Amino acid sequence: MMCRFHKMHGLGNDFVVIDARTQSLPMSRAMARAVADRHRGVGCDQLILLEPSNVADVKMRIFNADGGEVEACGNATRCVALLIGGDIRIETLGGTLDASSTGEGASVDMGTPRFTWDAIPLAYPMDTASLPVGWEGLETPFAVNVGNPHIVFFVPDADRVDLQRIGPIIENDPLFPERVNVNAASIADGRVKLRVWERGAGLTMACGTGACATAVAAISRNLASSPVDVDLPGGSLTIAWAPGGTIRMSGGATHVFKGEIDLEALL
Ligand SMILES: N[C@@H](CCC[C@H](N)C(=O)O)C(=O)O
Repeated sequence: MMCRFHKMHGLGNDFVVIDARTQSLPMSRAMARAVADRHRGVGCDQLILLEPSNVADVKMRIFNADGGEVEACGNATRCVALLIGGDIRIETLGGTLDASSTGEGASVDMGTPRFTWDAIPLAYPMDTASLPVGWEGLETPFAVNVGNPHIVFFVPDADRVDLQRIGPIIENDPLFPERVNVNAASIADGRVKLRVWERGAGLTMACGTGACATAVAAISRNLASSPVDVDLPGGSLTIAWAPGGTIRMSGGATHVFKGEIDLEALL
């Protein structure tokens, strides 16, 4: 079956976006993994499937490169806002989000962060503002759900954390029944430097929900004030949040090219 797609990215976090609003497209885990494969497929961190929605302008389904369907993706939300244009409501598994495209990107209300242990979710009750756990010198992370689960470690220099090695160990720790996205952050001059090991995708050039989670954690611990700029390997996002409120994320989004793939031939 031939299928048109858009290749897009948000700060280098890249997506294959398939618009299935007018023609339904059953998506399996194996198919999503095959499209995302950088050698045998198109290649991306996440496959994004757009479908009709009963509650919003569009439904956005998100599949990690490992094929698993997940609840939220900040960078893809900005890309979809750019693709559709104007002010739109986007239904996701993690909530319905309001987004507006701007000249070179988009601004999105990512909703209210959740802090209770069972909302992260964790395997058992703990103080999520400072989890009494550690992995090889990475200690007392902040846990928050911003549509998807994150933990945030504040370290002297985020560049010195070997996320490629420790990221998958933490992601798959039994403490996190849904697995977890792992953020390593450092603060300098009021800005956040962030690197992210993404659940189901590995190290990416940027993670929008990671930036939201880290900004919430930094503001909650009085390490930064809102709005805060978050510098990721692929570029910067601005995150605004006040306790009790919703998170606003603003930043770039890019349409790279349009293409066509034979989905059946990939399997
Ligand atoms: N790249 C994303 C997050 C994608 C989903 C994440 N890997 C998960 O499994 O929750 C972003 O920009 O937020």
